[in-house]
Amino acid sequence: MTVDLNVDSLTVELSGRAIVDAITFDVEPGTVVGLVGPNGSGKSTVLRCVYRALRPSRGVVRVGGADLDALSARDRARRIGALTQNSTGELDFTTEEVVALGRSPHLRGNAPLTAADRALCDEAMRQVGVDHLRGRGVLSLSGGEWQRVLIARALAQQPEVLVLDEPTNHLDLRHQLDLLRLLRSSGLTVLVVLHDLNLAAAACDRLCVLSHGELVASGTPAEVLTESLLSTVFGVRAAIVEHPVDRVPQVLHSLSDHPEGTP
Ligand SMILES: Nc1ncnc2c1ncn2[C@@H]1O[C@H](COP(=O)(O)OP(=O)(O)OP(=O)(O)O)[C@@H](O)[C@H]1O
Repeated sequence: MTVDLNVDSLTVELSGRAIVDAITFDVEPGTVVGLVGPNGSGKSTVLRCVYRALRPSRGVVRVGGADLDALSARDRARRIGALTQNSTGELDFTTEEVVALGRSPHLRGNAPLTAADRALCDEAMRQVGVDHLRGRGVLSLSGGEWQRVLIARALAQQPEVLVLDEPTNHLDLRHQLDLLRLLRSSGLTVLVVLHDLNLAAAACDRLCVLSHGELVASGTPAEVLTESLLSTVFGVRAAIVEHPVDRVPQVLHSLSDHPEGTP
């Protein structure tokens, strides 16, 4: 089932300071929304409220119209899949065992995986290209391989909403593109934090831009990614060009000093 995600007036106060301030946005069913913004702007904090590692000080998050606070922890785990930053594998499970953990919210008690559960895990491992690692202990995986195992676990969970915090970290270029293509074609409702604005523009239907805990722009990549926004929000001067094939905006950076008045 495809559902929407609604973030409504979300505020998180820590130590008397609003690090996320009255943020409201929607992710339409089956679309990909990118959360972008400078370091410390509040992106991970918003995601943590969506996968409920954190309860907001004020505001509501709804999945398919249901307030997260009204759902049981098990229901939330069934409906929302999360790929967080810095998830480390502490136990030497195999790849296959880690991916199988994605089915836990759907199992009763200690019931074993069914053939259908195993088929979903196999499909998830195949989709992210880690099926050849199924018997490997995860402590021996490279950073990119481990990241893909975590993505397979989130897909095996079959959530309605998938939230991902910088999922392209550790991935080489081909795997970054493969992952973003997979998110786009998954049919899931996706909220993803990305630092690479060019990948964000290519992969996301809409972008939400955070700055100092506030939502300062939202819309299609073409509406949002302007030279003026890059200057005011990110403090960089860069030119925006249209991708010749995909027609999405792309940011051209330069390391040289620009004369006043040029982007
Ligand atoms: N527990 C906490 N106590 C105090 N401040 C915190 C706490 N957690 C986060 N912050 C602050 O809140 C702000 C937002 O943090 P957050 O991790 O959401 O930013 P971000 O946009 O994801 O950053 P980055 O791009 O660097 O990952 C930062 O200034 C951070 O230092």
